[in-house]
Amino acid sequence: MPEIAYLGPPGTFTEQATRLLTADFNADLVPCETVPVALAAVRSGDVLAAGVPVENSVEGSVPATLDALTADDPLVAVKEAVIPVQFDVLAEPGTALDQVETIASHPHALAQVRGWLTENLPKADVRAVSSTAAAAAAVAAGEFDAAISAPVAGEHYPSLSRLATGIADVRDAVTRFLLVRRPGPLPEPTGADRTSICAVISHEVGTLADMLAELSLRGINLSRIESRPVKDSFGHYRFFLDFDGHVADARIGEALAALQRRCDSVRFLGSYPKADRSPAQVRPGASEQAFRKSAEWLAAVRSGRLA
Ligand SMILES: O=C(O)C(=O)C[C@]1(C(=O)O)C=C[C@@H](O)C=C1
Repeated sequence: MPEIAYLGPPGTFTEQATRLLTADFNADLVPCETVPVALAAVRSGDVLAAGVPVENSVEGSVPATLDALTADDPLVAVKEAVIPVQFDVLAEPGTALDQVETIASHPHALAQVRGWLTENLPKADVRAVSSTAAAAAAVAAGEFDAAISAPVAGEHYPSLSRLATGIADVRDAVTRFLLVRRPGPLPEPTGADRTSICAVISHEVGTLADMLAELSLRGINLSRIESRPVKDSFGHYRFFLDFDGHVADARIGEALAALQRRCDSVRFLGSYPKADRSPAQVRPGASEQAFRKSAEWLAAVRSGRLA
């Protein structure tokens, strides 16, 4: 049975998402302590793939994932899932809210309950740990008084009780996850795909605008742009871009080829079906059919059949 890594221990949001991402095949889920560890297990071939969080509707991108995706050998996303994120407070039975002196969770989770913490536990010592389920495990081990965890974590730590539920500052928050594997055959285009890339551009006037122009010129709908420092050179960034379409689509292929010529480096991070299956937005004149017709026209001109 293929092994799939995820940010553990059991009871994380990432575990839930990874179950969804692997629902159409039998997989053995392997918990890892961090996203970089999960991705290292994919790179080394110890596991087939990993489920990783990439972006939250409230707190934005997950930097650990973006950095780990580009830190080493190439990896590509083949699937995405979006799940709702709600938070509970777990503690030893009998703990009252005003007895909580230390409370732990994943940094992204803490950022999503900041308002609740300020209002309800203004004096508590807030500790960041590797995941929401790791926080629950630490409370069960007596390390902290309370954990901010996914509602499912309660099932994994039955000795803990729920001190509060639904504490997220934004009610309908969601997190997007990717199933990532070593490069190989790509998922077939579906007409409702997303392509992710990471590009490094030179630090010169207009290079970012020029990069984006390659997309807009071809009628490509950009859905996300994020920058992360390259780390070894202050003031230089990697740009993570998501846009509608599949690398097999003519407009996407042409744009990627243009970016490859224009940027210092381009890393393809995958073309995969969008979780909501919403059809790719394509500007009129940038459809597959339009690209085919223009290619036929050009071939005819080049061969002397048409002027
Ligand atoms: O700690 C977890 O449960 C995770 O799966 C990580 C993570 C994240 O990285 O954003 C996933 C979803 C939530 O937004 C909070 C935490």
